[in-house]
Amino acid sequence: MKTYQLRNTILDILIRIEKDQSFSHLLIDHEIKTGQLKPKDEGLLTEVVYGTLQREITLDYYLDSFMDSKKKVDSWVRILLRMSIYQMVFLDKVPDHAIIHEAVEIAKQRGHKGIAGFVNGLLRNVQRNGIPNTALIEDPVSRISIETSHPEWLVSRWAAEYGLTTTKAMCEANITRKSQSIRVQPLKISREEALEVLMEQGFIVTPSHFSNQGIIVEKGNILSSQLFKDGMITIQDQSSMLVAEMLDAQPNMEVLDACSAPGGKATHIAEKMEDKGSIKAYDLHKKKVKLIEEKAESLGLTIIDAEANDARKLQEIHAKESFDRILVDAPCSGLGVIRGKPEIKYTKKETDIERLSEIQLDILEHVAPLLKINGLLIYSTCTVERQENEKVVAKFIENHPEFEVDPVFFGNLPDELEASQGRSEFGLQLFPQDFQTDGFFLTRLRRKH
Ligand SMILES: C[S@@+](CC[C@H](N)C(=O)[O-])C[C@H]1O[C@@H](n2cnc3c(N)ncnc32)[C@H](O)[C@@H]1O
Repeated sequence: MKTYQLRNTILDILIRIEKDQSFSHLLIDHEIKTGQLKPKDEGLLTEVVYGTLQREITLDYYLDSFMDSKKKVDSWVRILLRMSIYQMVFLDKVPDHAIIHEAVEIAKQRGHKGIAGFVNGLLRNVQRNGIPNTALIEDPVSRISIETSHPEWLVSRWAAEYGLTTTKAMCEANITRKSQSIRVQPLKISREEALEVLMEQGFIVTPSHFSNQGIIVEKGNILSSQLFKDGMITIQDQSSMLVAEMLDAQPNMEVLDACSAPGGKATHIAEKMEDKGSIKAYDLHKKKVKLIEEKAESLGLTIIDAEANDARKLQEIHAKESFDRILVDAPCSGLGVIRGKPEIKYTKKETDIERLSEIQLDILEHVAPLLKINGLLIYSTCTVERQENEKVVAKFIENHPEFEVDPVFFGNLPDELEASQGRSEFGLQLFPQDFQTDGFFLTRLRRKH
């Protein structure tokens, strides 16, 4: 593909993300699967789409300093300028004059000569004068917001919850890349064998400390590996692997996964149970149930029975005290996975956090009676919001004295996590800056009586 076409494709993807609120990772995956890109172009496309999105607020700050504040530009022109400035400032693969030339060609083709002239003038100005110095922004919240491209409300909220230093570290981590992690299907291949095969094929891999099934992939596109195609491994963040590790589900147990799609954790639990026993897997959205079934099938697991249902209505079909283990991997704001899905930081609103925390508590309240005495329940989210994490757990325990945070839980955690800054009486918060994982919360509750 010609570089001009490639940049047009990148622009189309960024426009769709902004206009239709499409997910960046899905559009990129789709383009890679169908777009007949060379590996080099795949890399550039991924880098420019993610980079431009990740740094949108920073890029707009630069852009606005070169533009008359009254000047109105169409959103596609702004996106074209953002992606061009991103490449000029943050990448050194393509020379500035080539980036400007292609942006001008795209502007000419999509708009008219006048727009092309505007794009040319602005980008040449950036090239001549360099970008404004953000270190001069006095207010620390605004500075973090602009330098790391997080909305001010979010920086200010995190600063109040965790202090400026942790907030800055978290925001900075959110604009870096993290290594991918995978989980082996232990009924098909051991971790040692998988490590060996992958190393032979040129991947740079190391075992994870968080799960004896986990592998960190430092280099290589795992989607193209034969192990992945054969369902011997699956992609999963190390933080998510902690869930099945801590749930302690044994073969022949009855397990409920109340919010299950796309089935990453349900399949891990099935593996821990050696594919013996039963896992009832529910998700509110009918469309997503297929994803659970497909995931189980690709990994060759048979004990997962997936159905569409609202976790808050399961008492209508299951008797009280019917499960040994319950997982509530709750719907959440996703503010822990900004690194992989940068659009989340621009689309989530503060009111979403409040609304979601009510749903999370409601789900817990409704599934709690289904747990057997002495049974264990894991509550987890992929967010760093106390309101959705510790506060939900605190409220739940207050309403349900028959439950406690399992004291054994902390003792079972990997050493480095046990002593981490995110540990509290209500569970464990993982921050994206600490362990090369997503931001993630989990706790284990035990039903005492
Ligand atoms: C964090 S995701 C679960 C991820 C999944 N556990 C995994 O590991 O692959 C939360 C899921 O909850 C589902 N959900 C939202 N509200 C729900 C409800 N009231 N009952 C059941 N599922 C719900 C969403 O559709 C979403 O798929």
